Amino acid sequence: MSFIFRRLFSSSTPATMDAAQKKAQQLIDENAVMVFSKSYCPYCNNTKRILDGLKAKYGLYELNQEKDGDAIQAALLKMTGQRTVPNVFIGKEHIGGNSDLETVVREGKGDKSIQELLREAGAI
Ligand SMILES: N[C@@H](CCC(=O)N[C@@H](CS)C(=O)NCC(=O)O)C(=O)O
Repeated sequence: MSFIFRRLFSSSTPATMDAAQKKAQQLIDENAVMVFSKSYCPYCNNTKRILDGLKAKYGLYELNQEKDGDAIQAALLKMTGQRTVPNVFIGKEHIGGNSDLETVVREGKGDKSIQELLREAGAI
């Protein structure tokens, strides 16, 4: 019985995972920059500060404030191999966490500066 209960209501049933993965991908696709965050997380706050400083528009999903937050976090792990927040995407491309964003700000990515990446994505 408890197995059935867990199966039906856990945040990691195949159906919930599938829905979470679809939703995460939709958020990534629809936002020039997408940040999956937790509202109390200092690394997330730093990422928001960086993006605000660059005047970039970004979508924000606070995982700790959403019912499906755990499922979305699990889906992101499956999609990117990253479990921590912030989990940042620019132009649908996975950037990584706050320290990865800081590296891109400092050094660019490939042959592009952060401003070029943000401009191409339509975030500035
Ligand atoms: N090196 C990572 C550190 C991120 C990190 O440790 N985030 C914490 C929250 S402040 C986290 O995701 N903990 C696991 C969790 O909340 O599930 C970065 O720069 O983004």
